[in-house]
Amino acid sequence: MEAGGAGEVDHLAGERATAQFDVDHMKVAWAGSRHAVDVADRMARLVASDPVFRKDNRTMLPRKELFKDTLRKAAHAWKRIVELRLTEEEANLLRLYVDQPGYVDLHWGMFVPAIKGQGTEEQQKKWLPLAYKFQIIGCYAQTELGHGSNVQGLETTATFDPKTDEFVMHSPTLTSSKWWPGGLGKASTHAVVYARLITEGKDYGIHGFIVQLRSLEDHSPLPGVTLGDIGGKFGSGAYNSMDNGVLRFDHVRIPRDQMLMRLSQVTKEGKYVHSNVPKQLLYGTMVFVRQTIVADASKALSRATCIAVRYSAMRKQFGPQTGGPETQVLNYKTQQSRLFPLLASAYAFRFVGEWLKWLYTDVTHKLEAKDFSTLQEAHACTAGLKAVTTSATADGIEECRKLCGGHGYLNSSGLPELFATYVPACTYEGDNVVLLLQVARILMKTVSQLASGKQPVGTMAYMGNVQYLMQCKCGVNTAEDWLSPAAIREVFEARALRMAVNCAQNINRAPSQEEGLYELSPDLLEVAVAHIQLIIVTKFIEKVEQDIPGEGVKEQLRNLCNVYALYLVHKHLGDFLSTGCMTARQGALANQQLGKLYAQLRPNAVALVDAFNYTDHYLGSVLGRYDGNVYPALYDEAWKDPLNDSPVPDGYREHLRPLLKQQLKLSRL
Ligand SMILES: CCCCC/C=C/C(=O)SCCNC(=O)CCNC(=O)[C@H](O)C(C)(C)COP(=O)(O)OP(=O)(O)OC[C@H]1O[C@@H](n2cnc3c(N)ncnc32)[C@H](O)[C@@H]1OP(=O)(O)O
Ligand SMILES: Cc1cc2nc3c(=O)[nH]c(=O)nc-3n(C[C@H](O)[C@H](O)[C@H](O)COP(=O)(O)OP(=O)(O)OC[C@H]3O[C@@H](n4cnc5c(N)ncnc54)[C@H](O)[C@@H]3O)c2cc1C
Repeated sequence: MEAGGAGEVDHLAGERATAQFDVDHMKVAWAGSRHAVDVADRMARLVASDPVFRKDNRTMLPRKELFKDTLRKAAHAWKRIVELRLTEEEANLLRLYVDQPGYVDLHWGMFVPAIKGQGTEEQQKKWLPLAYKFQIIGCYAQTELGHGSNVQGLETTATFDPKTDEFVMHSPTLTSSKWWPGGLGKASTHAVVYARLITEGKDYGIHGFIVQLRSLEDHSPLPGVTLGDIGGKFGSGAYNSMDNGVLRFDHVRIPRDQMLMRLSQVTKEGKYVHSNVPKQLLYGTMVFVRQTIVADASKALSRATCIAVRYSAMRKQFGPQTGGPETQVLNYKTQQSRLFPLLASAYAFRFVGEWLKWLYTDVTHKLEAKDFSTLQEAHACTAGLKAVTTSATADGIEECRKLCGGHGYLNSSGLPELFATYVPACTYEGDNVVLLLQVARILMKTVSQLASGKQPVGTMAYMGNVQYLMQCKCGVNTAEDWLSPAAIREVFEARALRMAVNCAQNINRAPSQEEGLYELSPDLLEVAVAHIQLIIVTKFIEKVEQDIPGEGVKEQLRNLCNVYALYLVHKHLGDFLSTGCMTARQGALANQQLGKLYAQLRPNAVALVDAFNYTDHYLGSVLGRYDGNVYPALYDEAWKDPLNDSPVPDGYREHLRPLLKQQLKLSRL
């Protein structure tokens, strides 16, 4: 728990005293409202004080025990949710702070949303109450052994049999085996299965079906269903608590009304009827989850930076040549230039995630009113932001590990497990490269429509300003000029647009559009990244322009926003220079300003991570302890390793003793 209890010493008190802003108000800015801070605080403490939710031994558990521990925690969490009559908001937070990937994530995160989004009202009435009360457990079974990214390439079939009014679910090949779905391996009783719908001899492509997989009596697989876990995954603990599974069907029959029929239907005569809606609505659950993944990126990166900032503030190495106390590693400029952009990114991702949630809700309302005009914008923003934020977060967590030196490599630092748990986010819910190429294709289409005078809208509206942005010159003359939001915004817009136009021109020179898109795909990725970074920077600027209460809070957020933007300028200087958006001198001035911003951020660093309001339990790191009392904790933690159960290790008699005796004999010869 946080410091402040009787007898505790706050080793970071000096750091906290230098903060130039009101931390309590920053907590509100981070969480979104006072209410959000209070609920999160209550739920985090509830979890931290409950021994069942202990997780410090997790990386030492064998897989079977880890999985059982996950089942136990999930059941206990549900018991507490029911006993305490928690609201949906409270229950979600409680699960977040339990912090152990498990089948419940897919049950609530994908199974329920898939039924809500693709089921008819009648189907929702039938299935949702069962799911809400955990009378059934569901997962999302889309990916197969042979195809994940290419959803249209899935092979599982659902063939309609009008004689019995049933679909026959079948896995015709090895590669059609469902492979990866979380919760499928051991826990789920049901799944939303994506399969090719075949009726009247015609293949109508991929559709969703609710399929029961296991008996509700004894949990055994139903006849014709083969089920199992796909095996151990990267890292200790980490995502190994999840039963990612394999599933095969051997002509399994399900009633016709278990096809999710909101978007299209099959009549009992076997006639296929498609409602007058875009077929991409089938991908709605993925769009929903991608949006939540952006919010999760800020959580993961803020955890890692919290650990690295606190540890860097207490850790000392070397000192002045003249003697005197050693230097806190956080005072090294190199440490700051590696760490502070990550801290700024955590804040940037938090605010863009908040905006994306708003966009998603807005699009959902429009879809309900049969307005599909913003579907493309929702797809581009969720796909692109998911890709950029998860890649930056995974890289950022690994950088935080290195920033903690040798101790960062210990499991007790929390960073190896955080990385191993987080890194698949770059792959699941859409491989990041595949998703960025989707964004780039939309950008190319938008560029090609500019000539016809079609005005782009939403986050692509800036592209309509093509005449100006293609020739504008950056007006920065001094390092301070880089503190202007207008200057920052303009160079990011010009960079994104010029890269997109250049790429579109190169594609047009190719023998065909398809060949051009193929040949230039590495450039297309960079075009998409530039566009998405513009969105993140813009949303951060807009956030800072809002009314933000609390002494010094707005100033700190403005600093962080500038750090984020100028760090990107520095990192991608090649883009800005090659597109003529700025001169080399202006690039150097941006870097000069960045150095000044780091110096301003330094006295506030610890308080800025305190504002995340994470308990020591949630952080799960001896290095990131609130009180900064790291060394005794590291020392104590080492003795908990099973290898230290006895002073003489298992295996000594068989493998060490004979060796040592033999060497002794040889030396006597
Ligand atoms: C709780 C968290 C735990 C998470 C656990 C993990 C779960 C999972 O991983 S579930 C499985 C997730 N799988 C994926 O994400 C697969 C990724 N692949 C796809 O999303 C798609 O197959 C694709 C988008 C890469 C390609 O789809 P395809 O049907 O081949 O479409 P085209 O590229 O030909 O595009 C046609 C058209 O449709 C537009 N579009 C594509 N996706 C969407 C969408 N989601 N929403 C709206 N519109 C979409 C695309 O822009 C094209 O538009 P036009 O050019 O105007 O035709
Ligand atoms: C931890 C985890 C949990 C998961 N949970 C679920 C789940 O609950 N339900 C579910 O259905 N699925 C789940 N998945 C599957 C996941 O959605 C897929 O793995 C993901 O969509 C990527 O697809 P793939 O594995 O087919 O990769 P591939 O597409 O085979 O990717 C391999 C390589 O090919 C590249 N590539 C592919 N296509 C292109 C292209 N068009 N252009 C350029 N490069 C390309 C990729 O960038 C990548 O480098 C999970 C996966 C993981 C790792």
